Amino acid sequence: MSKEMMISGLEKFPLKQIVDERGAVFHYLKSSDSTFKGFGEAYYSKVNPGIIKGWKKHNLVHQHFCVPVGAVKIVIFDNRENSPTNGHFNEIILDELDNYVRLSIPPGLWYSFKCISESFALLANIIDTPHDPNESEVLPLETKKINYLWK
Ligand SMILES: Cc1cn([C@H]2C[C@H](O)[C@@H](COP(=O)(O)OP(=O)(O)O[C@H]3O[C@@H](C)C(=O)[C@@H](O)[C@H]3O)O2)c(=O)[nH]c1=O
Repeated sequence: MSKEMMISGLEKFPLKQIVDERGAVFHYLKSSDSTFKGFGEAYYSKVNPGIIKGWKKHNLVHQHFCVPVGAVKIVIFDNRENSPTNGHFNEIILDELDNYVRLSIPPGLWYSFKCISESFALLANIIDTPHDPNESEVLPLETKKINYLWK
């Protein structure tokens, strides 16, 4: 498994958390952000401890992930034909503490994600068009088409 530079078009942006004695404000996405492609829908994927979701690929939608609750390991695989990082994998931790970042994901990338926190994780997603089950594809985690074995 080749695991090196960031997959082409995939971007990670550290996010601010403004903490005080009452709690905190967690930044997430601004329409002025360079990778903002418009607003379609925001939702959460709740993942229970140890559960792995995916493989999933959105063919049209641009996604912005962050994990404000818990911790998630996400594996992204690029099998886009003309991509300079075709065949590459990225493994990225998203969480509410040390890795509170926004992951900007262009269409066409396969991914799966596992809750690695003791309690459930909320993976927040803002997409640029409303959810359309017909523009995405799924593959079972044990597919032979993606050479990655979740431990
Ligand atoms: C994403 C989404 C799902 N659903 C429905 C479809 C299905 O019946 C149920 C569960 O959907 P899923 O199994 O796809 O949910 P889940 O496995 O949590 O995955 C979700 O996580 C994020 C990160 C994605 O990648 C999304 O595409 C979505 O697949 O919720 C909606 O009604 N609206 C939505 O916006």
